[in-house]
Amino acid sequence: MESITLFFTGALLAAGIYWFLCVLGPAERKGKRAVDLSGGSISAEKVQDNYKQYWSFFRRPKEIETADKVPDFVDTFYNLVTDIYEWGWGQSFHFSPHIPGKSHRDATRLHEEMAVDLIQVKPGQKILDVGCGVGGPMRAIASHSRANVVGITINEYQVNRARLHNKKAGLDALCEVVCGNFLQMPFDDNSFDGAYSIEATCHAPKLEEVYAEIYRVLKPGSMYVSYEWVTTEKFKPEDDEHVEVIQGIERGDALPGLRAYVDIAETAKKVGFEIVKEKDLAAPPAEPWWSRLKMGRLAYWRNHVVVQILSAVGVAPKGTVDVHEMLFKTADYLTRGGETGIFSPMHMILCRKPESS
Ligand SMILES: C=C(CC[C@@H](C)[C@H]1CC[C@H]2C3=CC[C@H]4[C@H](C)[C@@H](O)CC[C@]4(C)[C@H]3CC[C@]12C)C(C)C
Ligand SMILES: C[S@@+](CC[C@H](N)C(=O)[O-])C[C@H]1O[C@@H](n2cnc3c(N)ncnc32)[C@H](O)[C@@H]1O
Repeated sequence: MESITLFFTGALLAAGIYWFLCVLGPAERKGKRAVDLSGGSISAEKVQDNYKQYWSFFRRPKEIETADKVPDFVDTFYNLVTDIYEWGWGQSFHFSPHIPGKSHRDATRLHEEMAVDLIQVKPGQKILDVGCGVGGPMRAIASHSRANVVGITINEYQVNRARLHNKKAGLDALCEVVCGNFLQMPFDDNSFDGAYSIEATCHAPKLEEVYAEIYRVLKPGSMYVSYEWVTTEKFKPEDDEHVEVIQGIERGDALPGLRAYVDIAETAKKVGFEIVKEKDLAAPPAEPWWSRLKMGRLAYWRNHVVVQILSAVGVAPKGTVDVHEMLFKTADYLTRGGETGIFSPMHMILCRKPESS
């Protein structure tokens, strides 16, 4: 009798764990598995130290004095978060407006396809993805446009992940990934037929420097589109709550200070671009981009428990719990930024390098 009870208790426990980890579901299907969470290119025993260094550098983003150190800390940030992002969000590291009746995956893809439609490239032309992550947008854009896409990211771990995904998707003939700094790109002048950046140039300490680099590598007459992270006209620097939310977003997303929406076109013009179009894609009637963050509350809690267990048994590196906790808080600041309307992650700017340049 006792052994039967033991058997059923064991079976019930196993079913419970299975349900918790598998049926309750990964936040994003087909993402990375929890048991594969790593510190990117950082060895497991150094993850916690690197997290502490990252945190002390970005704790007061407005006070960052050594702008030249920013790319290194951004690189550290992506070593720490890339697996968690892939696990909990998917291969596209950006937001998109919610589209009623469509899945997150479809809304994400449409947001990406819009970028390449805007720059009007033809099949076979060569375009640049500035800050490509693990290449979610790159693959959607290459399939949609049949253009050749070259992506650049500062993070070597992402380069390897992106190349692996490109191969698996059968898109490695169209998609190439380069490890490098977008402030000094290893590309010739006038060598691209178009360029885009999706929620990436916000990491540049000076927007002017990255825009000038993009301008340099574009062929005259070709176009560049960017989805920028900005504070909107609703942001009031004298409001303590606004400041708290914006600082929370900056420090949890490795940003050396968010820019105001008015600075974007000004900077683009300053480096020589003509402005073709500018629009906040988050503004109504667009549906909330932050609803995906809110809907994930149960999944966050489940992920938190999973990360704690995996860290305690030594499967995930020590420090993963801290990084996950930081992201958990960041999700809340981002949601508050969206709900109050003081922040947008998709201020779109479409520019052209003049034909005469
Ligand atoms: C453009 C950038 C990244 C934007 C987003 C892709 C990410 C911003 C915050 C991230 C997340 C927050 C909460 C995490 C959650 C606690 C975890 O369980 C699963 C992953 C998260 C949902 C994670 C996913 C990616 C984000 C939404 C910045 C960096 C410029
Ligand atoms: C939030 S992710 C967005 C990635 C991708 N655009 C997407 O939407 O999936 C920001 C990307 O910018 C890259 N990045 C940040 N600073 C960089 C720099 N100085 N040089 C090159 N890439 C950089 C990061 O490595 C990361 O890949």
